Amino acid sequence: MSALPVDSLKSLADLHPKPSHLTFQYGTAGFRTLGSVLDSVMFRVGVLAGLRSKKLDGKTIGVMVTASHNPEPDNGVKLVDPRGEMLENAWEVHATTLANAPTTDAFVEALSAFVKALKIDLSKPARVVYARDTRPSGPALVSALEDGIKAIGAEGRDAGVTTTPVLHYLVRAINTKGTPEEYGEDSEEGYLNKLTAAFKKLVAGKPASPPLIVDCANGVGAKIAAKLSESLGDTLRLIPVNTATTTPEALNNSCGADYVKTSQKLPPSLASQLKAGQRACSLDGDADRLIYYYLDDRSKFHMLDGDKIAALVAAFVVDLTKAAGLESQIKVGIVQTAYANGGSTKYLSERLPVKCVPTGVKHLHHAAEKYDVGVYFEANGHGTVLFSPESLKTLSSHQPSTPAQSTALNYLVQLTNVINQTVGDGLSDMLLVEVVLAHKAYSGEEWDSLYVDLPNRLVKVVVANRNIFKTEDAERRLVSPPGLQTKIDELVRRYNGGRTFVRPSGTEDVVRVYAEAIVRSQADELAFRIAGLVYDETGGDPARRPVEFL
Ligand SMILES: CC(=O)N[C@H]1[C@@H](OP(=O)(O)O)O[C@H](CO)[C@@H](O)[C@@H]1O
Ligand SMILES: [Mg+2]
Repeated sequence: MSALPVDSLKSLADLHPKPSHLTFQYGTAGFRTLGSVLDSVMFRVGVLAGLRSKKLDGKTIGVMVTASHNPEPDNGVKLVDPRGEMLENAWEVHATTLANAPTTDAFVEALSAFVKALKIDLSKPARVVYARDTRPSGPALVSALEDGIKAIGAEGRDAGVTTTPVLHYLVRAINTKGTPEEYGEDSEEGYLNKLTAAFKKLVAGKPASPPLIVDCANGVGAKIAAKLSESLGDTLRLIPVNTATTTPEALNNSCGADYVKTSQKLPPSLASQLKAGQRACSLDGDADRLIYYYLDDRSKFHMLDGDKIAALVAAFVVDLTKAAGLESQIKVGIVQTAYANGGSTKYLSERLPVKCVPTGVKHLHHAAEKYDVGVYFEANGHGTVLFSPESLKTLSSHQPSTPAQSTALNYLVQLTNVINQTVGDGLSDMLLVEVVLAHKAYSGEEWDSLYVDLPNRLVKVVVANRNIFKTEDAERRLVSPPGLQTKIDELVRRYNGGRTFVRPSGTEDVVRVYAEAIVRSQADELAFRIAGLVYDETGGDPARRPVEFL
């Protein structure tokens, strides 16, 4: 076991001092806050990524610098494990501890203790691949990250400006290179070629879909959508819009998947372009979310969110397993969170097993791995479909007994290629949706009519301390502050079809309130009443009480 390179660590760490007044936390989406205060965090994450790689025998670890759908001044960083999945839970705590060591000396001391406790063999090689989105704070933060990677003696590979899902793909592709599980060529181009080739096979012989408007949130998705559009050619005509990646403050501003989902509105920039009946979709700032929508004949806006995508895709996979004669061997299951619309949960659970897990992709991903085919989507449009290793084996060894079975089997195999198996990808999900719509010959309206969404409302409550909020039952009930859940239960009972829950956000300093009911006005009223209750019960200042709270 060699020792920590203390001198190089200290001299480089001194260039990235921790701001004394801040505490950082590795939350649902890694570290995320104002880009201007993240320098020390980036350096330390670089060191930690190197150590994680050493711990895993030199396997490549990914680091993504992004704040996704958040405003442009925000930034963040998250680590990606060797199979392209989110960082293992236990290390989130280590990341938080190391990020908060107050001085260089304290940091190096914490590092030594950590290396000892985890028995990390420092003589092992270390490799890190990293990328960033288009935020202006990105380049400086990446340079701090590179110092960290250098300080621990790891080998760094800069994947440049790309989307979060591309980075996840790269990590798995690099780590499986030359093995029987090879995931694909380890480049952005390799990924896009893989998606395009599978998509072309899946839609061969189907009538071409109408051109699709893709709102890129003025983020990094614009870059990848342009490349994808080129490689798709006429197979699917994409019209990327909101592609102003260098315009100050444009990122996620009145556009993108989060804007559409939260405001339940068309991005104003699309108003003059979108025709009645035409489909469009929105990505978020790092292109791992996708929301579809269309305007009906009366120009009314209809949203097709993550729940609708899950319903569409799950039914398609089930149909194909039946047609391939694999229905008894490959069972499809769904994973949702409490934010899934009650309409979708009812529709899906009448047909398939449905599990509810806490918010955050890692929870959904892990639960989905337990099914033969696990379809997971957050209502906000982040999700994917996972095929278990056994299902993949079944697909490659199954002997179809009719030409129809053979066709269905081939479709299933190509689905595993068009779907990103490491993490949700807005663009790969978009191709998946287009495949299903082409096969079913569905318009947006027909897809929308699978089930009816219950009116719902999401409200943020700024509280003095969101850490006092503790939940149970997949975040559907509060256990703390004591007594609050009972009051919520009393209120919700008065609303027809009412459902509500309160949980602390993992990415913002707020508490979120979700409510739904049979009627729109009741869903709104319930949400604002609960928001008022939470505010008052947890010491909110009456003088600053938001006017909409009831
Ligand atoms: C209601 C909602 O959309 N919450 C989002 C949001 O988490 P919060 O913990 O609610 O802040 O960001 C997460 C990371 O992107 C995402 O996984 C999650 O779905
Ligand atoms: Mg995102």
